Amino acid sequence: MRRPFVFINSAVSLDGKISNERREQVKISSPEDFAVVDKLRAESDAILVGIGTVLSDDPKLTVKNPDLREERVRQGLPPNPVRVVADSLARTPLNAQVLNSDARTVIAVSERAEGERIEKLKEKAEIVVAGKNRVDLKALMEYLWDAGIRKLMVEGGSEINYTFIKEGLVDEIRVFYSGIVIGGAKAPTLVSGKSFDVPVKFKIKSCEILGNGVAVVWSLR
Ligand SMILES: NC(=O)C1=CN([C@@H]2O[C@H](COP(=O)(O)OP(=O)(O)OC[C@H]3O[C@@H](n4cnc5c(N)ncnc54)[C@H](O)[C@@H]3O)[C@@H](O)[C@H]2O)C=CC1
Ligand SMILES: Nc1nc(O)c(N)c(N[C@@H]2O[C@H](COP(=O)(O)O)[C@@H](O)[C@H]2O)n1
Repeated sequence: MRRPFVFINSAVSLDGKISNERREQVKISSPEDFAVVDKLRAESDAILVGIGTVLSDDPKLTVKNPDLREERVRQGLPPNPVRVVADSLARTPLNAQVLNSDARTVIAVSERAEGERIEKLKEKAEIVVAGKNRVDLKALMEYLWDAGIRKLMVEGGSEINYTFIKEGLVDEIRVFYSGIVIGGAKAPTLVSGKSFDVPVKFKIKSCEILGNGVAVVWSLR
């Protein structure tokens, strides 16, 4: 199967959470980590999130440092990577920041998405139908490969992280472990879904202190 190099990037609290029980956006990364994340975005061809993250965080998914955007332009690239949302039912709000004009946006939907919703979203984004009930990530990876995407950064949330790992579509996971405790039995962790029968194994590729936390890059073992 032809697919981009895929890495998950996430910020995790000391107690293993990526958000709180209300699923609000929590600033977990240190300023030093945010700077690295921005660089990783700038070096990627596309950034993908699940619709849960769009509805919770309303992210822009853009490169924040103007120098990094200028560097991309010097390389003949658009200032920002392509934004991709896995959105089975085409629920992305029409005023979502991910649909603003800062970057190209691809919304991947399933066959269950309503035609009317798709038509409205088509005015602001490129729509890809992949999968019957849920977005078929393998089909989406092939679509992105054909669209020239060679490096894909997955920025959560926990459900989309789970499916990427389950389907064997992840090459690396970069986690920033931060010195904060969020608490909450129901707060999401890096990966949700059902437990794997056999745990998926990763090995440490690199490890770096970035302010009040540690960034570890894990590659598939
Ligand atoms: N700390 C961090 O680095 C990050 C934290 N977050 C947090 O994560 C939470 C959102 O995570 P989740 O609710 O798990 O939502 P999510 O962002 O993982 O989206 C899940 C949704 O995507 C859709 N989807 C379509 N195709 C799918 C497929 N093949 N597999 C899985 N899902 C598919 C489904 O509707 C599913 O409910 C928020 O609280 C957000 O703040 C999100 C990103 C990064
Ligand atoms: N790296 C990182 N650290 C945190 O502390 C975070 N909360 C997140 N969240 C991710 O970044 C998205 C927001 O992007 P914009 O700043 O709006 O461009 C958010 O939706 C999560 O995917 N990441």
